[in-house]
Amino acid sequence: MNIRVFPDQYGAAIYAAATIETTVKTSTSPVLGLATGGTMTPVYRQLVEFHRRGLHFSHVTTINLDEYVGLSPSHPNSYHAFMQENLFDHIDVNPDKIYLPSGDSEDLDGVCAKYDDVIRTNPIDLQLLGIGVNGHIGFNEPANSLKSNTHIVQLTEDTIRENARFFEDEKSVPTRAITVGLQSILLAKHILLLAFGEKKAQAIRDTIKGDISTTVPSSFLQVHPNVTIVLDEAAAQLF
Ligand SMILES: O=P(O)(O)OC[C@H]1O[C@](O)(CO)[C@@H](O)[C@@H]1O
Repeated sequence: MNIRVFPDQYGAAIYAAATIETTVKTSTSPVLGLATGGTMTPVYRQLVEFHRRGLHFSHVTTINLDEYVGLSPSHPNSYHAFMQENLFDHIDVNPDKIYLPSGDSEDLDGVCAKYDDVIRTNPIDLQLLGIGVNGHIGFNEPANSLKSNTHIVQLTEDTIRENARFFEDEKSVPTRAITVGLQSILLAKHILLLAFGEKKAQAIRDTIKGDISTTVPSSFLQVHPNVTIVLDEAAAQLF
């Protein structure tokens, strides 16, 4: 693992955005695996700035990691809305090349199967990842066993509590999500995991130094040959 520690999240976000820029510039049809959550907002802000200075995205395919079950794309707390608001509305991405799982479908199993087809036919060059305080990546939550493909997951109390800050209250947070599986993440050619703040320090320590275990899904990143972990000093304090 290549570990980069920055004094604050802004320096880290610029580094992450520059890594994405390189992928976007050096391939004729790059595929980016994208993530949501508070960690990603400074990164996307920086990408929007790069676009303002001339970086183009019309040739880029994007595949997001996850979505809440039960939220329509227009729901303000959906990850569809997050991506529109923070990135897609501000860059020249081609709408036909954007993929996010539909959390409000009547046929969630069908959505999962189709999403795996999308990932199979568009191998991911660079996968962006945040991390939960419990070591989840995408919405692959700690459990006795993990799934390799896209699936529906019951969110843990930790995750619901953490993500309540984006909703009116804890009761409004959906209890289920649709997420790509561990295999889809680990098949990416390059993985860029970002974590900021003291709250993530233990999960980062477990990711880098702990045993590989389904109780810390991010620990599986240890088997990937090309992972970059980008941290601020607070998230890096325990390893
Ligand atoms: O960046 P945040 O808001 O701390 O979230 C971390 C992770 O948790 C999720 O928001 C899901 O709970 C992921 O999408 C993200 O990678």
